[in-house]
Amino acid sequence: MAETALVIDNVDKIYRSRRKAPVHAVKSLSMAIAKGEIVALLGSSGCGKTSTLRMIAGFEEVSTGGISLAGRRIEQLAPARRNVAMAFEGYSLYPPLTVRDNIAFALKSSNTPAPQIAKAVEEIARLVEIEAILDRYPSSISGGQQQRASLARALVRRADLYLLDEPMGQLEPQLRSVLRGRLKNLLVERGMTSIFVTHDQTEANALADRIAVMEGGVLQQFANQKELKDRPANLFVATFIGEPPMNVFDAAVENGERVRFAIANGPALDFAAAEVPEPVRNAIGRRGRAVIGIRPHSVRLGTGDHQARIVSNQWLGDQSHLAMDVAGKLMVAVSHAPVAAKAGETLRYQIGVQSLHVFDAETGAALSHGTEAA
Ligand SMILES: Nc1ncnc2c1ncn2[C@@H]1O[C@H](COP(=O)(O)OP(=O)(O)OP(=O)(O)O)[C@@H](O)[C@H]1O
Repeated sequence: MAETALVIDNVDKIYRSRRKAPVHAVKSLSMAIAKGEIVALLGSSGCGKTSTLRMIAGFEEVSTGGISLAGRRIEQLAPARRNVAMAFEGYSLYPPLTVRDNIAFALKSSNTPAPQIAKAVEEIARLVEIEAILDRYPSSISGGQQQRASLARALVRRADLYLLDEPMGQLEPQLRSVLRGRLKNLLVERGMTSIFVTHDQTEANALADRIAVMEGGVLQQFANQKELKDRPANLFVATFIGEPPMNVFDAAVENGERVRFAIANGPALDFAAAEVPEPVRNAIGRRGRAVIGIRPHSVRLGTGDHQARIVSNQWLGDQSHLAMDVAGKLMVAVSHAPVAAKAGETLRYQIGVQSLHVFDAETGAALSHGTEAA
């Protein structure tokens, strides 16, 4: 088993101010991160990502709970004593120092020999493409360059943990994807344990070993990309991860000789019990209602018992995206072959029991997953 680097143990963050109602920004957060692991905190705006990062860094106090890094409790320590390197928005470069001296600062205070510092600074500057501005002052460079300088300043250090808040948020898409690749190589090569905040799924997938999906201050699931897609823990993760998102419908359920999922005011997906995997039948049990989920790639088009009106049909160069009207809701289907049918026409479709995800109608918790990879 890999050695654990960071343990977040039942941490809560409640912001209290005199005039406003308290904000419970992070709720009972527990997670353990292995040494060398790269983790993305992913979620929509206000879900608690930055609060989590700031508590680990020491810029915010935890309201309750503990944080350990490299075997030491750190939640009471000042930021500088945590041995954490960070690139944060608002954690700006020192204006009186050149970019070079900003990057070298932590190394100088650790008594690293000068030639070694110079080499390390040059190397990291090349990686983030700021060699040309090393002798400029922060006030004379662009926002994107400042962001890269601040990233370089964090990465050049030796630390037990690297915290990166939207590290490439201000960069153009092309530079972003190049830097992403280089950043990943660096982190992996040097075994740098890191957590970065993003709201971009592509970035999370490209960089992270595991992704922590947060919503409403609650960690919804902490898993790798494939697991999040194939086995989402609940409806939130199911519909948040994946592009286009999973289709979901409320359904009345029968679980007898036949297993039926009758979509309200719509078609019933009807299977012989023998076709339905036992774990699915057990998970459904006697409940009369459930939410069913189907990934757009799992809808079979042009065949099957059901038909629906096409609302739109777009060929994206390598796949067709169809929106179809199912029970007054849009069901999105993706096909890798062009589909000739036009908007307004009807098209047959089929949904195999292997591709159905089933969720509890009340809590949204996953009951069973399709076995077919989406
Ligand atoms: N200093 C503060 N005082 C009061 N409430 C705060 C403070 N900082 C954050 N919050 C609130 O806590 C919640 C979580 O905010 P946080 O910044 O952690 O979310 P986030 O997921 O990082 O969002 P974003 O992607 O927009 O940065 C939000 O409701 C936010 O308004």
